[in-house]
Amino acid sequence: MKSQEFSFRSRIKSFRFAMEGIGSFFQREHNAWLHFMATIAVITLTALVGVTKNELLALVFAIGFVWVAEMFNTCIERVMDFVSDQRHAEIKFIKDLAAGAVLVSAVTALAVGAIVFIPKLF
Ligand SMILES: Nc1ncnc2c1ncn2[C@@H]1O[C@H](COP(=O)(O)OP(=O)(O)OP(=O)(O)O)[C@@H](O)[C@H]1O
Repeated sequence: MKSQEFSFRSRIKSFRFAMEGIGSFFQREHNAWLHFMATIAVITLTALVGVTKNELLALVFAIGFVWVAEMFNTCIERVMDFVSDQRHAEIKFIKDLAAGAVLVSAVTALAVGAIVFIPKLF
């Protein structure tokens, strides 16, 4: 692979493509809006009950973790649908594994939320 010289213009272009990717995620995936509403709910709760800096760090990472897992899951689903429209056991395995990763991230975020908020609410 040819190495390219660093250029701010191409970095800005890459950033714009990444933002377009996030925009498409919202346009095409209902799950994006569910995560958005969940994120707003957590931010609201955080503002209402108050959290320490470390708790905030844990919450920010938990939220980001779920977003990243969901976005990669969408990529994998789309690639698989693009590669073949036939049913195939290996495609099922790959899609289900990616969906499993989202579930792991969601359970992790739920655990972080419970650890932070339950003692403050009850
Ligand atoms: N081409 C395929 N070959 C084999 N199994 C598939 C294929 N496409 C999807 N599946 C499997 O069928 C089940 C449902 O698939 P589907 O894509 O509808 O999942 P979903 O979770 O409902 O997706 P979405 O989030 O897009 O609604 C899953 O277990 C998935 O792995």
